[in-house]
Amino acid sequence: MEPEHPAILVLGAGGHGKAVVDLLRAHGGWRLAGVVDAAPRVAAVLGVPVLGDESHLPELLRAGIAAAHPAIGHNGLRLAAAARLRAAGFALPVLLHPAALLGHGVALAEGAVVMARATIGPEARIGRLVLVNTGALVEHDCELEEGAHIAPGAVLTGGVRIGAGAMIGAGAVVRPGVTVGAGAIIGAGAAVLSDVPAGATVAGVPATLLRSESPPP
Ligand SMILES: CC(=O)SCCNC(=O)CCNC(=O)[C@H](O)C(C)(C)COP(=O)(O)OP(=O)(O)OC[C@H]1O[C@@H](n2cnc3c(N)ncnc32)[C@H](O)[C@@H]1OP(=O)(O)O
Repeated sequence: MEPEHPAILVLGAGGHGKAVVDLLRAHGGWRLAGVVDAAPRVAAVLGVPVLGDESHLPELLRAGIAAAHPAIGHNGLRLAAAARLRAAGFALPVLLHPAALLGHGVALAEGAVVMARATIGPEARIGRLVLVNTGALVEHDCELEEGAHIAPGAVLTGGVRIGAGAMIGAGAVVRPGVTVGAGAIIGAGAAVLSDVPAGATVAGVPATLLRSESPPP
């Protein structure tokens, strides 16, 4: 008889929730127990039932669902959702799409998620609750701090450092060795040639400052 796969719950029924359900379907090593949402508006996500709001978390844990994932694209909201799941008693496993590629010695911390076609080079360090989105390229020796998001198709070249909660927009390219500060936002398609201060928003080719303080989460 085949061993039963561990059950997992997805928190978030929005666009990123759909992408995470899709990852788990492709993965096949988890039993998708359902989706919960702070304010449910749909009955199912890709055929997986939405079980209700977060008031159901304790009973779902008691029913034997020990793992969960905060599937929320916004970095601050994802970290807050992860804290609620941890407080409720859920484990936050690393989620890897089967079509993601990982080099030797990649370190992935609790709750990190790597979507389809993303590639992570050798000895890169991926922090807690980091989202490496579809087709992103994170080269060797990069360091990504807690809760950062590397959007689809972005390229972090060798040894780039991304601070906590920073967002690297779709298709942006970051030059080797550059540091992007905590909470910074990099516009879609930007070419980042030099360090970006914490909290700044930059965009363009080459990237220039749009504003020094990102809006609060
Ligand atoms: C699966 C998924 O969907 S993951 C989601 C991934 N998300 C992304 O990649 C989005 C990244 N975000 C962006 O690129 C945004 O446009 C930001 C954060 C750079 C700026 O957003 P806002 O603060 O709302 O700026 P806003 O749209 O008002 O534009 C301000 C100015 O910057 C310009 N601008 C905005 N974005 C960019 C960009 N990516 N590159 C170049 N210029 C830009 C605008 O044209 C505008 O110029 P103007 O003042 O001369 O008219």
